[in-house]
Amino acid sequence: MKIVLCYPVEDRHVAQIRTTLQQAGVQAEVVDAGQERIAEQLLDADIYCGHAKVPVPWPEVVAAGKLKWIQSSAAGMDHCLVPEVIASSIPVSSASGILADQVADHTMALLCGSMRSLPVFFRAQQKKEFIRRPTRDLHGSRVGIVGFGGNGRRLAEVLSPFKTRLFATDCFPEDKPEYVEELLGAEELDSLLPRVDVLILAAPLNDETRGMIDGRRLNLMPRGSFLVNMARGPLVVEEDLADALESGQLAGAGIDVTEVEPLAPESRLWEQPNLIITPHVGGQKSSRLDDMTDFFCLNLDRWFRGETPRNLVEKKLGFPLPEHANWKKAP
Ligand SMILES: NC(=O)c1ccc[n+]([C@@H]2O[C@H](COP(=O)([O-])OP(=O)(O)OC[C@H]3O[C@@H](n4cnc5c(N)ncnc54)[C@H](O)[C@@H]3O)[C@@H](O)[C@H]2O)c1
Ligand SMILES: O=C(O)[C@H](O)CO
Repeated sequence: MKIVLCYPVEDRHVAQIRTTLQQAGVQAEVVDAGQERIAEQLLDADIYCGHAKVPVPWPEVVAAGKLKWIQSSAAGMDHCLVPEVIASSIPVSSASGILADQVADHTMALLCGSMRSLPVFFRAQQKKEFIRRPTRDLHGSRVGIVGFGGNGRRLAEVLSPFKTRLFATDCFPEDKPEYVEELLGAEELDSLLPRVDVLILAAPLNDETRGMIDGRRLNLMPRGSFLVNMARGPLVVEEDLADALESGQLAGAGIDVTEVEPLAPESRLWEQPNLIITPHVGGQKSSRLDDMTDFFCLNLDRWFRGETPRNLVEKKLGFPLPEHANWKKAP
């Protein structure tokens, strides 16, 4: 049995994984693979736990026929759900929920920052200008969250004391918390858009969501609305976002993710006065490695007891079904 790790683990994380294996009565080699050795290490691995940014040659790994389980250390699964992995019988589980507190913090920063016109004030500050500009209130506004999984749910919880009116869409609109006014089906997005002042994207990237926020949909929102994208850049058509900001259809926006990362120097988005761009850091947290290792150990334990890993991903959809989702603390 060989377990390959490719997220930035420290010795104590490897030791914790070895202890979990020992307790489960499993003899296994645990390899902390550097990115450059990943292909070579994975060809004869049984279990892989690794990060989104690691370039794994999935077709070769699947063809080698040895891998039995992929645990992603990212919530977004677009990095490993290539056709070969989807077609294979290898189960895949996500890290959804591990970073939900930090994603909620960062979303609040982008949301409050753009609604309170912070980019405009920062630019003025750099020029030592003391200017006043209109700002908008999060309190009392109507917020729509697209994607009500680990991140969307945590964000709704964080937003609830702000006395916003909260709405959400999801493919499985069930388990609505009482502080959410309506939880709608994913297909009801168009009917939600005219009813919200703020739209927050927290859905995975897949064939359904790629380009879902385009000019047509931005124009369904009330004039002067706000958009925050914490999910994946390609959910939004960036030229349409720039148009909406320039025309005033959107009064502001905050994006932690862009279609291509890093954002190209020639992108019109850099020039937008009330847009905050952060470099995909929403999920950064100091204890990420500890929490990820705890989660992997929990799942290893389940795996060796013959139980389904938490956050088991429905590969064709690219996210876990509610019955497997960690936010639901599935049995
Ligand atoms: N910016 C960051 O650093 C950061 C950090 C973590 C996650 N993410 C991104 O956020 C996404 C969501 O994370 P999560 O942990 O909540 O994932 P999750 O898998 O727990 O939840 C995703 C939810 O989106 C729903 N969904 C799927 N398609 C939808 C659609 N068309 N409309 C509405 N809802 C839809 C699913 O039903 C699911 O409940 C990830 O896929 C990832 O891409 C970004
Ligand atoms: O999906 C995630 O977990 C974040 O975007 C970090 O990769």
